[in-house]
Amino acid sequence: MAANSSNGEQQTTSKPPPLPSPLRFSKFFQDIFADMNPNTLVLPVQSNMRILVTGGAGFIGSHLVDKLMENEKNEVTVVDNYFTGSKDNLRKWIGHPRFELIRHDVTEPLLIEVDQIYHLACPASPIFYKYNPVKTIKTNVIGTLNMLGLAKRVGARILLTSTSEVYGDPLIHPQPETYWGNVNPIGVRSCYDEGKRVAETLMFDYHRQHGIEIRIARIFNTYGPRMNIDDGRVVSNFIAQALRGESLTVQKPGTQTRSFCYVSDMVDGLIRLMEGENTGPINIGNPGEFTMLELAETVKELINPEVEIKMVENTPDDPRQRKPDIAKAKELLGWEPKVKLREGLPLMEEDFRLRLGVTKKI
Ligand SMILES: O=c1ccn([C@@H]2O[C@H](COP(=O)(O)OP(=O)(O)O[C@H]3OC[C@@H](O)[C@H](O)[C@H]3O)[C@@H](O)[C@H]2O)c(=O)[nH]1
Repeated sequence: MAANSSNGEQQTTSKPPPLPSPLRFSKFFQDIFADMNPNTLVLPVQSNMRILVTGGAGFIGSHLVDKLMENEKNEVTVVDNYFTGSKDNLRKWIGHPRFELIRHDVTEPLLIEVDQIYHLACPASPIFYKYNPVKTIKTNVIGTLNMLGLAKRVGARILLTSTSEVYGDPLIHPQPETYWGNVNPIGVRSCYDEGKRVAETLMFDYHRQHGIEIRIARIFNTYGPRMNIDDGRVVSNFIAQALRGESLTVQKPGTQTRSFCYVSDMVDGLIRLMEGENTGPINIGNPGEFTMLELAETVKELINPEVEIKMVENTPDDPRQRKPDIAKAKELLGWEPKVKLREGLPLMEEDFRLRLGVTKKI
């Protein structure tokens, strides 16, 4: 069901979640059994929830898999092409009877029987998504089309991890979901932000045209253990630099702001959105806002007070401010972040120390 509110925002409430009945068949099997004699005995398929996570070997994806695997009713399949993800992030699940890992690129079609799809696959660090922009836009457009095609075929519910980058360089602050954004359609970031915008459009078109159950999360900057050390994003850069005793590289002017969400809060928000009744889009992020200079000062104070802060050139189209309005997530999902930046940074530091082999000073 879709309706337009007075301000033009899509107010969409979707169908209730599927019953966890062992006798529930996916649409694929319903089609196959449509011509069958109604007296034929059909054995139940299974009662478990079969969940596909695309990009499940990545930073957020692997934390999501950890959480989903805690529930013994869940069978989790991960597909990943390992461009930025790594098998290492999932090593504790490899060989587990409820877990499967497939090397697969979502720009190619996939046929698999699942009940839910968490569609995360896409490089998220600006350095990596700008490295091969044509591939990035293919991943967002063709990858999302493929996953929607799969959702349609098997009757699965699909959640897209969209991004705060759909707001571009925002002129409204903080950003509510009703804001349509200020995006440069031909800039170096557009493969990602316009790619995600088209992905959102595809989600709603499949929902309106084919009745697919959709969920859209707009993810704001997220940090935590397992981020690639050479990921290029600001929190991982500053922590790695502080641990190596290198200067912290603040890109000019340093007054630009971001709001950082710890990964466990992010995963909690994504699962609540998937399990809830609202299509979104819903912002998932921590509204605590910091300038990049403030972030550098905090990392310096917490991790290595001896390092210097160095101003370096910025990249084109860097958004000057970003902060989520999370009223909708609070109201509709009962969600808000719990971990403050000063609590999350030491948890990430611990993981980076282990991986970099830098022992803690006594
Ligand atoms: O070493 C660095 C790296 C980055 N920065 C600055 O830190 C800010 C944040 O940059 P990041 O590269 O971490 O991330 P961005 O906010 O640009 O993009 C992110 O936005 C939200 C998510 O969807 C994605 O993870 C990513 O696209 C920028 O203003 C950048 O100029 C530094 O000051 N120093």
